Amino acid sequence: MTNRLSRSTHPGLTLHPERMIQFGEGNFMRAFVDWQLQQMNNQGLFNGSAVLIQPIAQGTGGVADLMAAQDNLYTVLLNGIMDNETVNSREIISSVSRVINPYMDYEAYLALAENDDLEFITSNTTEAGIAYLPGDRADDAPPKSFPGKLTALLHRRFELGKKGFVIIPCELIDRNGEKLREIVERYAADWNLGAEFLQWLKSENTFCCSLVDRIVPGYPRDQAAALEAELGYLDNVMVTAEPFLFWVIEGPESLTERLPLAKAGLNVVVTPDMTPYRERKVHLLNGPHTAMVPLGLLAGLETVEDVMNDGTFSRFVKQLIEEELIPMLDLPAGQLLSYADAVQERFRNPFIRHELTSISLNSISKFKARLLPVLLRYQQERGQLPERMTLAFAALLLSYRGDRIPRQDGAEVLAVFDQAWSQPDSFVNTILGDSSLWGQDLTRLPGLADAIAAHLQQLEHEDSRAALQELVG
Ligand SMILES: NC(=O)c1ccc[n+]([C@@H]2O[C@H](COP(=O)([O-])OP(=O)(O)OC[C@H]3O[C@@H](n4cnc5c(N)ncnc54)[C@H](O)[C@@H]3O)[C@@H](O)[C@H]2O)c1
Ligand SMILES: O=P(O)(O)OC[C@@H](O)[C@@H](O)[C@H](O)[C@H](O)CO
Repeated sequence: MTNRLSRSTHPGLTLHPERMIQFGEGNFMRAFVDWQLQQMNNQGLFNGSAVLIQPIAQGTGGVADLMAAQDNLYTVLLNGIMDNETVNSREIISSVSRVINPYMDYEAYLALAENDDLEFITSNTTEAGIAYLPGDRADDAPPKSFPGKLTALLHRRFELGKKGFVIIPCELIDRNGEKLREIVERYAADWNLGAEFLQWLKSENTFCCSLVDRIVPGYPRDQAAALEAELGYLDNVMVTAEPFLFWVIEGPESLTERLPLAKAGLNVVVTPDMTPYRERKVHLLNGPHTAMVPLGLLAGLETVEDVMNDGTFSRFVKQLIEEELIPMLDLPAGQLLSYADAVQERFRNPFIRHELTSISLNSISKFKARLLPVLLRYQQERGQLPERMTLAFAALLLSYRGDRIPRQDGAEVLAVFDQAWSQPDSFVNTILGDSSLWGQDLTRLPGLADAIAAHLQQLEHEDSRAALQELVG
């Protein structure tokens, strides 16, 4: 039996001081932000580690415990093709100091406010995480929401008279930094934390919007045994990712010095306006992902690669991108097409297994962020619905009945669906009319309820492949 990865199996690894607080201990953050800290540390440019905060009570299956059991070390495996070269690298990441579970040790969490070395805060709590929960209170230990927890920490920092933070959320929602700031300010007001704290929040803290891009399929379950033999140690939290990486941070120029990512050769842009980068990525990469998931799963496909190797499905993806998404984006079409071609190549990456079920987590908020804005714009500009996106929307609603494929979403969202599906005859109107899901009443969108009802009928009687074939030829 091989030994578990630890500082004893790998004694030479440097311990760096904690300079970043990171909300989210998931695969993505470990293969993206922490991997980048490692690259800066390798080159002597940062000398810092991240302390990770588990944002929800259940976490993702005890990552905090698994990390602690291997001294917070883990392996990142980069697999793919980059600049026409095949990359198959393995690196032990030592840029995570520890993982704090604030549900178990809230004082350790709040004590982070005392550390003057800490100057950055990052987060990825999925699109569902940057949310205002009215039930959160200042004296909850901890508040349930991520912004509530952050407000409590920032308030403790303010009370200690210390400097603020540069806060860079990575959630894939529009204007993530601004949304997070607004919610923190709302808690500050609701909890009567005082005008001086509000002033300190504004003047001492910088909330940056950011956009992340790297496909991170996560733990390589199907290759775990072979990798254990190859690596010579057991690693329960290793992560696979593609070599490609892109991070756009909307922030002050000075950030390039304080967080020298680009200096370390990483594909990171600090810019005063990230809008075009964001629209391109969220709609042309994440949008197709979210569209392919329910349709692919309903047809029995398992991975993004399966979808791209299937003639009907890959035509669907291409047509969705070229005929429904690209025409609605405000960037030069040529540039969008070449980005879209590169994305489809990345989707075909033969070296990684990107499970459709892993993309399906919180699919309702993903649909709202990634596809709905384009669907609305298409309807407004063309006076008709985009057919492929509408079919994918129907498949998503069907998949949330929970009987055909597993659903992964918040309890509140699932309860809304269970209630709506309990009355099948009124399901379409109830669900489309629920503004808590879509931010508006979608029954008002001409033709949508009828189109969804027709597709639901179709998907009940034939499989999603047949429905796609009718549409994409
Ligand atoms: N995996 C990728 O390829 C990839 C690429 C780019 C961006 N992302 C982003 O990363 C997020 C997480 O992906 P992952 O692959 O790390 O998944 P994961 O399951 O490994 O991690 C999910 C993380 O989100 C937290 N979380 C889940 N629901 C939450 C909620 N309601 N409130 C607060 N925190 C919550 C979990 O505690 C965990 O830290 C995605 O939603 C996406 O926005 C992922
Ligand atoms: O990570 P999620 O679960 O928000 O979304 C699934 C994918 O769309 C996403 O992970 C992409 O692979 C990623 O955004 C690429 O940068």
